[in-house]
Amino acid sequence: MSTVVCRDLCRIFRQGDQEITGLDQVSLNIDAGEFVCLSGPSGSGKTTLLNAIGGLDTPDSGEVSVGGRRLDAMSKGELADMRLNSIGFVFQAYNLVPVLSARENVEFVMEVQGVPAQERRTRVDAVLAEVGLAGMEERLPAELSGGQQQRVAVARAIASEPELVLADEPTANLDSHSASQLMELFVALNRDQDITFVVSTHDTRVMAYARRLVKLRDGQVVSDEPQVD
Ligand SMILES: Nc1ncnc2c1ncn2[C@@H]1O[C@H](COP(=O)(O)OP(=O)(O)OP(=O)(O)O)[C@@H](O)[C@H]1O
Repeated sequence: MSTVVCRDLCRIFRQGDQEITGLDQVSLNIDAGEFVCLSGPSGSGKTTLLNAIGGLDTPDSGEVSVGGRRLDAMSKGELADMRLNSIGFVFQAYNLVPVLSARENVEFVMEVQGVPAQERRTRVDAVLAEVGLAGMEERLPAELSGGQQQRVAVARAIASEPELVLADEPTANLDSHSASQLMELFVALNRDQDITFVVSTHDTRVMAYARRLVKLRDGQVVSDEPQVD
């Protein structure tokens, strides 16, 4: 079954009397367990598409379903609930709370999700260990490297055991070694936990990790190809 179904998505941004195409008739099905890379030049619509799939933005027309549920049929509360529990977001800027430790940054999200305190503590430690940050739980974001901060962001994204992770240029601020490590972590999570990944990038080294490459240009899908090893 397709985890993500996008049908005929259109999104126009209006700035004064100018109309800017964000998405132009985008249709895309992504099956559970896929690892998809969205590529394309700056302004081609990658972020707009990820935002539409994650319910962070509403297209002008077309439909998006995640896990068999149409986003436009959901109430605000249902949408917020889905974003909190079923989708993990990883952004280019790690978006960590600077005054909270790595542990607290992850635990904070679990608290919002209503996970009981005892379970939170056990799961936070497990998930931080899983992303390779055992022993760094008490550090503040400023005391971690960019790659390590992004790993905290990944830990936060997977703490709720989402079925889908949407990552928008997650390696943009990382050196190439940290970028490869992050992609290897994504591949392992995709393989071992069956989390579906949709990752946008400009970086050809990142694209090499995808099993399917979707190219966008001017808000349209211009190619959609499986990647062979
Ligand atoms: N809030 C907005 N207001 C006006 N125009 C916007 C807005 N968001 C996106 N756009 C425009 O929509 C188009 C697609 O933008 P989008 O951010 O999706 O591209 P992208 O492929 O993610 O680019 P990049 O690789 O630079 O992040 C661009 O022309 C952009 O300028």
